[in-house]
Amino acid sequence: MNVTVIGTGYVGLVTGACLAQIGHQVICVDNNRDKVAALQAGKIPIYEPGLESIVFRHSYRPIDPKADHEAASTPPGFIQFTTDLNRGIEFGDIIFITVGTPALPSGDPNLQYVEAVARGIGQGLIRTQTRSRYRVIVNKSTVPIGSGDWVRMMILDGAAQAAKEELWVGSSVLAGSHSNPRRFDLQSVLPHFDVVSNPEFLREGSAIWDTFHPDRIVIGSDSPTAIAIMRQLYEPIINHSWDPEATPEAQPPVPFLVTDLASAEMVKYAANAFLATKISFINEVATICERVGADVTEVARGIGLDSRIGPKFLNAGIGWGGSCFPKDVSALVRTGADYHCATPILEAVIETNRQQRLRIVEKLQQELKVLKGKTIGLLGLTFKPNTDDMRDAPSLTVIEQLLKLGAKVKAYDPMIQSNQGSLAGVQLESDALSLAQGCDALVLVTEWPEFASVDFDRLAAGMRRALIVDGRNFFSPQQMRQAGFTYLGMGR
Ligand SMILES: NC(=O)C1=CN([C@@H]2O[C@H](COP(=O)(O)OP(=O)(O)OC[C@H]3O[C@@H](n4cnc5c(N)ncnc54)[C@H](O)[C@@H]3O)[C@@H](O)[C@H]2O)C=CC1
Ligand SMILES: O=C(O)[C@H]1O[C@H](OP(=O)(O)OP(=O)(O)OC[C@H]2O[C@@H](n3ccc(=O)[nH]c3=O)[C@H](O)[C@@H]2O)[C@H](O)[C@@H](O)[C@@H]1O
Repeated sequence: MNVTVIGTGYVGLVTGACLAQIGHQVICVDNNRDKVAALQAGKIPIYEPGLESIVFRHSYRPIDPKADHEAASTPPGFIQFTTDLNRGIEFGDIIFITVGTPALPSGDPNLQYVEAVARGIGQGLIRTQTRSRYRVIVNKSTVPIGSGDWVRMMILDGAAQAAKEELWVGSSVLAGSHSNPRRFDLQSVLPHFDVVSNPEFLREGSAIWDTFHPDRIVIGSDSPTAIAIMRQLYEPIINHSWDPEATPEAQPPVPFLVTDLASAEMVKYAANAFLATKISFINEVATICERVGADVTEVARGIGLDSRIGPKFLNAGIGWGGSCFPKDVSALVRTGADYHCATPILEAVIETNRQQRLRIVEKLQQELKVLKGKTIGLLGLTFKPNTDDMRDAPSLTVIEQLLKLGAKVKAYDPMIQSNQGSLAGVQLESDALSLAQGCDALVLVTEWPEFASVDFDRLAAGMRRALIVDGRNFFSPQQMRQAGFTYLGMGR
């Protein structure tokens, strides 16, 4: 199928690449020229394991007549990149919106990018020569409940504006209406389309796996035609037919859940809010564990074995961050407020998380007393391992607080090579051992696998004081103590 993906970030690029991998023809549109130029040159602007090889395999390359046909032919599914929105609109029977919806200071999501794209789609539907084709406009960006209808309205607005402009310049779009330029029938010039919601549940760092092995695919729509097209699009994933090694008996079909638009949008927010709640819950339990002498990792194992609770998302630590949990939980609180619903649980989830980040600094103060003039080394900066994403990373709160208290902050993260913006004032090191040199304490912020195989004896030996705060309960306390560290975990 011909698919256009507008917004080539973490979600858009992964979606486009995976759809190409299962045999669809994909055009990815982005208004960031540098990003598109890089992608056209085969450079992936983000770090996501497995993504580069899929994009490379399916990148559209013109057929070289001199090369042998087998090697030169484009694979059945392909992916192309462009800044030309109209080209994307002309191409796609299914058009995904995957632009960002970052939080505004109020906690509401910023919908300006979705609005710009929706209006652009409306204009493009008028301006491109494809007016008789039906389209499915798929909103994959996380947007507040009710946005599906609003997106439809923005598309119609964009279309109306373009139709008027076309009319004034006397384009063929409205040929025959020139005698009465103030009146025209938008429906007669606009192709039929439906807006569906298709929330995304991928996690950064395992985005490719998550896309091919989703727990469910959710489609919010009341259009049988659009639902059937979406089912066809995802069929290879639903039935695992993209994977030659999959045995249908071993893998039941992926649940394909059809809801109304508002419910699909709510599923996305409720899922993220629930996961964040689980983490804040275990972090609160962790604090109590510390006071009573229990070990939260054992407690999490004990409760996680109850199938009604489940073992996932019960890792206590420095708290949740990233581009989505913080903004999505806040957005749900804002929606509650807009509709006069109290949200005390969600507000407590946010507050617990805020305090959790600061508990790292409190632990340092407890051991080192005054932090002014002390050197603190951060192991890891990104909001989780296997990503380069620094959006709302817990490390940023810790850095801000340490700098405020007069500490010197050093850091090493395998993905972060240069100081930018919010990392001002942080000295970046090139590995864990050089980070530890002269530090009064180390803080494990991100559980990068490579930290498990560091030489802990050498790590401790290079420090002014061998203190480690393990913000992810990643290390074995015994092993760290054997290496000479004073070890502080989170709730153990
Ligand atoms: N990052 C994640 O793991 C997940 C994100 N989401 C949601 O998906 C949406 C996208 O998130 P990300 O991919 O992280 O965002 P991102 O910030 O990585 O990418 C957004 C892209 O859209 C482009 N863009 C902005 N305005 C545009 C326009 N007018 N025309 C064309 N391109 C435009 C930007 O240049 C950027 O490349 C958000 O609503 C987010 O909440 C949902 C699930 C997972
Ligand atoms: O909407 C989104 O963007 C995505 O948000 C999360 O995915 P992501 O933010 O990539 O990462 P997670 O693995 O969920 O981790 C989020 C944060 O929670 C923290 N976390 C996670 C699990 C846990 O047990 N403890 C814990 O502190 C992580 O360190 C990280 O800071 C959800 O898991 C995805 O389903 C969703 O699509």
